[in-house]
Amino acid sequence: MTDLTPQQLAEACAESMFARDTATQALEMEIVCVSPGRASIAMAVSPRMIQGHGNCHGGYIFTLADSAFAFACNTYNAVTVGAGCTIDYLAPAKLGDRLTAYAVERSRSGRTGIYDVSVENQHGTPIALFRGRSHQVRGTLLPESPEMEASA
Ligand SMILES: CC(C)(COP(=O)(O)OP(=O)(O)OC[C@H]1O[C@@H](n2cnc3c(N)ncnc32)[C@H](O)[C@@H]1OP(=O)(O)O)[C@@H](O)C(=O)NCCC(=O)NCCSC(=O)Cc1ccccc1
Repeated sequence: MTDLTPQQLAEACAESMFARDTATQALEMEIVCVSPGRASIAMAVSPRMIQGHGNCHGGYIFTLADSAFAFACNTYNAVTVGAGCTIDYLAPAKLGDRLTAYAVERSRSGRTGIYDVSVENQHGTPIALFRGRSHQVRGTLLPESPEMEASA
C-alpha cells in the first residue's frame, strides 16, 4: 500500500470499510466523496425514519453524521474508532429529504482526532452539527503488502 497517493489511500480505506459496514448499507447511505481527513455521506429520509412529530428521528440523523465521521477519520489506513461525540439538531428533516453529512478533520495529534460534521438537506439548509472525537487503535484497514494480501 506504500505506492498509493494519500487520496488513493483514503478511497481504498473507504471502499474496504463500506464493504463491511452493514449498518451504513442498511440505511442506504451513499459515500459521495472521501479525501484525507474528509468524507461526505448522503441519505434519503424514508418512511421508517419518521418519528411521532412527523419529522426524521434524530437517531437517523446522528447515524448519518456518525458514518461521515467514521469514514473521515479512517482515511489513513489506521483502524480508528469513535470515542465520543455530540450533536445539535438545528432544523427538522422531512420525509423525502436528501441529507448530506460533510465531515472535516479539525485536529489529528497522536492517536486522537477531532472532526466536525455538518448535516444539510437538499436545499442547503443546516439540519445538524456534530463533533466527534476519534481514537486510533492497533491495526490497519488494508493489507500492508501484496505478500500479506496473498496470505490473508
Ligand atoms: C478505544 C477506546 C476509545 C479507548 O480505550 P483505551 O483503553 O483508553 O485506549 P487504548 O488505545 O489502550 O485502546 C485499546 C482498546 O481499544 C479497543 N480496540 C482495539 N481494537 C479495536 C477495534 N478494531 N475496534 C474497536 N475497539 C478496538 C480494545 O478494547 C482495546 O483494549 P485491549 O487492548 O484489547 O485491552 C475505548 O473506550 C473503546 O473501545 N470505546 C468504544 C469504541 C466504539 O466501539 N465506538 C463505537 C461507536 S462509533 C461508531 O460506531 C461509528 C464510528 C466508527 C469509526 C470511527 C468513528 C465512528
